[in-house]
This record gives sequence, structure tokens and C-alpha cells, in this order.
Amino acid sequence: MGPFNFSQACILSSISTDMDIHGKVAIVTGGADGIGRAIVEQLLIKGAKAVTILDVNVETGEKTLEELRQEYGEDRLVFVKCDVSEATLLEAAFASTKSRFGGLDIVCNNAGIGNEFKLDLCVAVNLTAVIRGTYLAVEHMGTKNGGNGGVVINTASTSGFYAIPLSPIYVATKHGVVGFTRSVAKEPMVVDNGVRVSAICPGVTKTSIIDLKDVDEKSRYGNILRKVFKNPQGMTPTDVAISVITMIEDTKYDGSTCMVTHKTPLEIVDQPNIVMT
Ligand SMILES: NC(=O)c1ccc[n+]([C@@H]2O[C@H](COP(=O)([O-])OP(=O)(O)OC[C@H]3O[C@@H](n4cnc5c(N)ncnc54)[C@H](O)[C@@H]3O)[C@@H](O)[C@H]2O)c1
Ligand SMILES: CCCCC[C@H](O)/C=C/C=C\C/C=C\C/C=C\CCCC(=O)O
Repeated sequence: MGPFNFSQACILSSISTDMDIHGKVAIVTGGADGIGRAIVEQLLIKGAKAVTILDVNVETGEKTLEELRQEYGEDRLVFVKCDVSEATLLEAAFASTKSRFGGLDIVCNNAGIGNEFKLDLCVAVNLTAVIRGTYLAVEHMGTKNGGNGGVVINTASTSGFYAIPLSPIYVATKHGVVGFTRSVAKEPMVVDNGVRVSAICPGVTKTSIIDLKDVDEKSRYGNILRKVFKNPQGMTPTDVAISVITMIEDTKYDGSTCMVTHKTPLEIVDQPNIVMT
């Protein structure tokens, strides 16, 4: 008898099928702007019945709501002001989405900030809220909880795979999302509830986050980081969102952490083959 192997012990017990987004209900955190907004739009293009945007930025959220409603219809989109770092607000937003639309099928835990000089907030938004949002998704979509199962896509980053000496805290949160996603995707309680969990790990993407506007001039490396991100080569938010849609639809991506950059198309990044004994 060989050594105990956690991965083998957690063999997936349910067989999942590809998802048709048409008619589905989704939540996208950080959906007011950038990559989140592009995910919302791609879900609507794919025929989602309804999408709830959760975002802390009311001005941008309402503008996005107005613009996307004009394009895709009044009844398919809701904006809920929600700071994802506040557990009670996040819980309430999941509950209200489910009761309003009669179900929930897709959750994109995407909200994030680039300002690592606010340590507690950076961890709360980029990591803790992703963990909480994943378990809320299981609670609301799980087959053992009266749901139909569903898909969770967490937004990590290519910086979830390697070191960036000027941004250790941001990088730590993204490594956290990668490790959490790989693990929770195989957690028996999650698998048995028919919920597929994966992470998208984009490289540099042209959004407001890379302006690092709220980073204090006096913070260490703040100005250098702003220079690094000035006129970068990078993807558009829509490039990333199209990859997210592929991951939602195709069960090939279940439990995966996938990189996409302006140089490489969507690609599964496997964890090192280390057997825990
Ligand atoms: N842009 C990039 O180069 C890049 C690369 C890799 C990963 N990412 C990740 O992609 C995700 C989306 O970032 P983006 O580039 O679209 O940035 P963005 O700033 O354009 O969008 C982020 C959205 O999240 C919202 N948000 C921030 N804090 C929040 C909170 N506490 N509660 C609710 N909403 C909140 C913002 O208001 C904004 O609408 C983030 O997790 C980011 O770390 C971005
Ligand atoms: C190189 C600086 C990394 C800065 C991180 C910063 O604090 C936060 C940035 C926020 C958003 C950008 C998101 C991800 C960056 C992803 C990859 C960086 C790739 C840099 C490179 O390899 O050139």
C-alpha cells in the first residue's frame, strides 16, 4: 500500500456537463468596470436571463447599468451597491439575487484592488471575499441545497504564479486565490453539490486598476509601479471575458487555474506534481 494521497482521496464523484449560459442567472463582483463589466456584457451576449452587478462604486455601477440595459434590455441587469469585503453585504446580495430571479447558476468573484499599501483591505477584497463568495455560491447553487449546481470563476492573476518583488502583498492575495481555487474545486462538499470552481489568471489588462490612482505618492514603490504600468502592452477586458465564458461553458476547465495574456491564449496552468504523504 502506497502513501496516502489527498488528491486521490478526493476523486470527483459527480459527472458534470457543459453549461449553456442561455437562460442562466449570474452574479459578477466588481462588475461595474474593467474585466468585470466585460464579463457581464459577454454573459448578456450569450443569453443569460439576468446578471447582478455587485460593486462598491455607485457612480460607475449606475452608468454601466444604464448603458448595458439600453443595449441588452431592462429586465436582465441589476446593480447592487456592495462592498465585497463586508460579509453581511455580500450574503444579502447573494440572497436577494436568488429570490429576485428564482435561482443562481454562475458566480464570478472578480472584484479586486491593486493598492497593496492598504494591507487589510487588499487581503479582504482580493482574497477573503473570493473565499466567502465561493462558499456562498455553493450555499445558493448547490444541488443538496435545492439548487441545480453551477459554476464559479474566481479572478486571480498571472501574478498568482510568480513573484513580483515590488508587490508582495498583491501577489500573495493572487497566490491565495490560486491555491484556494485548486483546493476548493475538489472539496467533497463542493463537488457533491455539483459546483465547478476555476480561476482565470490574466496578465496585464488595460483597465483602471493599473492606474493605481488611490496609491499614495509617499507609499513605497507607488510611483515606480505607476511608471511600470504606464502605457503597458496588454489585453482588453473583453479578451479576458471571452476566456471566462469559455471556462464557464466547457467542463474541461473544471478545477483549473488558467492563464491568458496578450501573448498566450487561454491555457491551463497545472500545479507541480508533488504528492502529499
Ligand atoms: N487589469 C489587470 O492588469 C489585471 C491583471 C490580472 C488580474 N486582474 C484582476 O482582475 C480583477 C478586476 O480588475 P480590473 O482590472 O477589471 O480592475 P478595475 O479597477 O477596472 O475593476 C475592478 C472593479 O472592482 C470594484 N471593486 C473594488 N473594490 C471593491 C469592493 N470592495 N467591493 C466591490 N467592488 C469592488 C471596482 O469598483 C471596479 O469596478 C481584479 O481582481 C484584478 O486583481 C487585473
Ligand atoms: C510589476 C508590478 C505588479 C504590480 C502589482 C500591483 O500592485 C497591482 C496591480 C494591479 C493590477 C495588475 C494586475 C496584475 C498584474 C499581472 C501581471 C503583472 C505582470 C508584470 C510583468 O510580468 O511584466
